Amino acid sequence: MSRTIRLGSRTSKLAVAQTEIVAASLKEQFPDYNFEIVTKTTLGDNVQNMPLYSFGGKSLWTSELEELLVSTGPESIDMIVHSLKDVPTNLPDEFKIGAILDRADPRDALVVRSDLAYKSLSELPSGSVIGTSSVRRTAQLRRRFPEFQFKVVRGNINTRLAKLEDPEQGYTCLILAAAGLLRLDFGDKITQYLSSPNVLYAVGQGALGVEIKNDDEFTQSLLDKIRDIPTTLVCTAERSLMRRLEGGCSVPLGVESNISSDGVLVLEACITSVDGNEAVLSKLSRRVTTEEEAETLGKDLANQLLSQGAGTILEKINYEKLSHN
Ligand SMILES: NCc1[nH]cc(CCC(=O)O)c1CC(=O)O
Repeated sequence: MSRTIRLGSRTSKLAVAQTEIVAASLKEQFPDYNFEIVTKTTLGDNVQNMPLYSFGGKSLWTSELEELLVSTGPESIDMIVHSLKDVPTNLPDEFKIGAILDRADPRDALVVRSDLAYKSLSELPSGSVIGTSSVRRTAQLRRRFPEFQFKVVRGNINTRLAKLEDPEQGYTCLILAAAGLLRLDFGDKITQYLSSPNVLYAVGQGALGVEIKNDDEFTQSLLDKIRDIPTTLVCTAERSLMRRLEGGCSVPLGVESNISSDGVLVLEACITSVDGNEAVLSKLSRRVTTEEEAETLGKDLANQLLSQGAGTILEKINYEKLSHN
């Protein structure tokens, strides 16, 4: 009997679709193995009506699946497929990111309620209600469009789209990651792609990250065949930038990045205050060929942002969080 490799996934449609992408890439490289998808609900799926930061940030999407990764029972898995965006910048010691795969469109996208004719943010009337739960999105949009209102929207993509269409909820539009919409075949709902200087995207957005046990050389050897090197360099730089800035808290950091075929990585980043009144924007570009060089580029850009005053914005955010607890 041929060997079976088990891929762990959250239960949402997007998570499963993404895990299927990874399983298909592995099957193409290793046709003699079986690849099986195992789904599990995470804390993050269960606390959709709570403020996310009160659960210690992003690990709320990873812990239950990590338990299966270390389990030796029949339910054990070999790897976890994540949206890289949801993977904390520092993983517990026993785990690592074994591979980062090719990235879908990393930008945020506007989806307007289907009975309204508006196509872009600049066409929306004053007082329009923007549905998003992301501090990064809200802060950046408040800065450019102070005339809008912001309303939290929770749930997976399908749930959010249903809430948008329900007139009682009062949303004019949603801001969502283009990648998630495209992977679920909702690309035709996108009326505008957002970009710098209006809305920069989240670190890792649109990329898939595969988490494995640190010492699992066999699974690592499989993943080595499907990793995408340019995406790995870009996302390593983005994650290094965030690690240097966050100090344990999630920060309203937006990025926009690109790597040319000859390895020149351009990384742009902005830190915006929650009220949108202050922002620091910075950019760095350099040829990188190794993950270490990408890490250094990210760190250097973080230092550049701090020297331009980003620290003051971040301190205020951390102080506000402390005073809430
Ligand atoms: N925060 C939840 C989340 N995690 C990953 C995606 C979409 C896919 C991706 O960004 O890779 C989404 C939804 C969204 O932000 O619209």
